[in-house]
Amino acid sequence: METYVSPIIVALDFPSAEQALVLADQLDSKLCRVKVGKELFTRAGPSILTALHQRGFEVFLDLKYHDIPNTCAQAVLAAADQGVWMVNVHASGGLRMMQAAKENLVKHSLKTQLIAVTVLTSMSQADLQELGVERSLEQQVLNLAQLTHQAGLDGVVCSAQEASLLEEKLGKAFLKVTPGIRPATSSTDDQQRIMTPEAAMTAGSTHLVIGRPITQAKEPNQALEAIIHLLPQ
Ligand SMILES: O=c1ccn([C@@H]2O[C@H](COP(=O)(O)O)[C@@H](O)[C@H]2O)c(=O)[nH]1
Repeated sequence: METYVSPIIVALDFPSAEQALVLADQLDSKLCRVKVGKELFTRAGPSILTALHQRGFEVFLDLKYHDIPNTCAQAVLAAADQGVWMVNVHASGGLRMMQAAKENLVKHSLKTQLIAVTVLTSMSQADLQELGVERSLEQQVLNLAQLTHQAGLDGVVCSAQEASLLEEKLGKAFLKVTPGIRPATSSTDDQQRIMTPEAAMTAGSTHLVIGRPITQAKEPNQALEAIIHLLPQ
């Protein structure tokens, strides 16, 4: 598989395979990867992965598994068996769960990237407090990222606001996959911890997850290209 020219992963959050593929067909698979999340996968099933692979896209299956170790390890294996480029679990599922998931990939010689969600980008410090988490949001992200690193995973989902801290503590090679990316003119929607694409890359994000600013644009591929042009080389 040749190297991609862009770190952008377009989130295909649609209620049907047809709508997702209409959008995917407007995107250049050499310019981005795509993400299939809970809504699309639950409605369309695994055949959406095949359809996207046939169009030349690498796919991040964003189902954020959060369960006991055996269940997560088997779910991650099931995803990897379908040829996805990346899959994820929740870091708050714990060290043993993440280790079991990683070990299952290694045991089956699968190279699928495995990452873990730290704190959702839709959450603020106040949301964490509601859950009984008293430490700072940044510290919670760092703790979960360190646990993920210890478990041998490839990286984390975090906001770009934490990317520089994680680069400093865990290195450049540890992936920082960052949703909550908003070009300066876009609306925030339900995201709390946001950053522009160019600032996110400068801060140390390795991949930018972008949904609505591209998928709801009149010309999605033009929106994608415009964002790519803003990125530092
Ligand atoms: O912390 C997280 C984890 C995942 N997401 C997902 O990323 C996209 C973002 O879409 P936008 O339209 O650009 O807001 C979406 O699929 C989320 O499920 C996230 O936003 N934050």
